[in-house]
Amino acid sequence: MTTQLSRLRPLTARIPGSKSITARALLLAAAARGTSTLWAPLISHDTLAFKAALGDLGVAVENSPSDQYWDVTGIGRAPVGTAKVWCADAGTAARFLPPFSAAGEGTFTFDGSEQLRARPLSPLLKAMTALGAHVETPSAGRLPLTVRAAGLEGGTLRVDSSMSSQFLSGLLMAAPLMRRPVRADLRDSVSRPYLDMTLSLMRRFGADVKEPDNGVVEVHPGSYRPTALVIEPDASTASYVFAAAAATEHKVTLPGLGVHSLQGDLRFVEVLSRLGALVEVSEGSVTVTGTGRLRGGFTIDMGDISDTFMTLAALAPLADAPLTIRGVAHARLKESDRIAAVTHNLRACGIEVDETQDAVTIHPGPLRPARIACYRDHRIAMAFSVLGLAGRVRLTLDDPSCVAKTFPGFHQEMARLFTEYITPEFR
Ligand SMILES: O=C(O)C1=C[C@@H](OP(=O)(O)O)[C@@H](O)[C@H](O)C1
Ligand SMILES: C=C(OP(=O)(O)O)C(=O)O
Repeated sequence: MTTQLSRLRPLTARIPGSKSITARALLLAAAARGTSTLWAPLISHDTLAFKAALGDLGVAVENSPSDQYWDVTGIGRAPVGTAKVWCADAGTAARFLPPFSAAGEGTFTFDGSEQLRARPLSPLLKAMTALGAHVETPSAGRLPLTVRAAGLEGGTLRVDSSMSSQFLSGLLMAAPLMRRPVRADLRDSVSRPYLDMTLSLMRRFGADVKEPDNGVVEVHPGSYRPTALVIEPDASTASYVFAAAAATEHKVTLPGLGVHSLQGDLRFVEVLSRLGALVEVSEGSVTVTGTGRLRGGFTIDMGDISDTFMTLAALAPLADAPLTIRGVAHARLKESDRIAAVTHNLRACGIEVDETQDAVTIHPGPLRPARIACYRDHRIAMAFSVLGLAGRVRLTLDDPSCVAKTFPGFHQEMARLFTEYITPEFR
């Protein structure tokens, strides 16, 4: 009966703007000379931290009364002066802003939360040093760090991108501000779609980017130009409502995302299709319809879209056969060790899980109520909220509000869309 009713009334999701596009657009607009308007930016802890960090670096970002858009008054170059920059929990701020600052002049100190301090930075700092930066890191390749900036030389980038693509993204966005052209090989990077997003947005802001070979790029010195940009809904965030639709036989439509999306994580809907959901991706919207059955029995490499691996892991206990997710070793280096967090919490729910360094195999089975350890990781909280809903099991989050890193209104939106959703406050 639920099925027929939901098919008659498709649900329209309201998903906030892409975190990754918002962060990049803020930086590129900051480097441009003049005012850029960013429509529908993400308003969440990470992007507010990024905006405040730019303020520390001397870039003014004005919000419209209801945050419909942000106006960024770019400085037309890399930062100059002295600043203490607080990156909070935002990996994007910690990886994008030091190379941008190093291309300027002055002394810039970066720090962040304990969680962010634990995350790797050394490949980025090594690459910056090779480009001529002077970087001091009392804690050996992690935050806090101080950049004594006198411009960056350019040349061939050599960056170990096996832990994160964010190092290369930060260096690439700083590249037009360097003295010589920059050449980089992107082929060995994890999370490759994020590099393509970086290059697309750099071009949107006027950078001269060439791809002489597939996967090899050259960025030429030049200036960014101010741009008006409409930011798409966040595809990683959308994975939770799409997954919930797939597992509960609802039909959910998200306007504003479509075939031309800059976000690799939209490919998560292909994973849902493999599980048996009906998926339609058009120019201007994405629709996912659950069919009442989740087909498991396959192995999937989610290395390119690892922010969504926990969403699939949360559906896997409900599938009709075991599922293996592999290629996600770098997910151990995010807000939490996400492979360990998934294993721990699924086992707490009574599910059998086999874990290796870069993979999990999840064996479907009956669920039992559990208290979920979020490890202050928004995606663990959101993924297990989907499991609670779809598996009709009482799962309590130890930290429901950690979702605010990327989606402060997550629980409210889930409750608005899915009447059977129990918000954690009432569990
Ligand atoms: O560049 C970006 O905006 C991001 C890149 C990815 O990180 P890694 O490259 O570290 O996998 C992703 O997990 C993160 O949420 C956002
Ligand atoms: C890994 C993530 O964030 P960050 O930008 O801090 O790396 C994430 O949002 O899942």
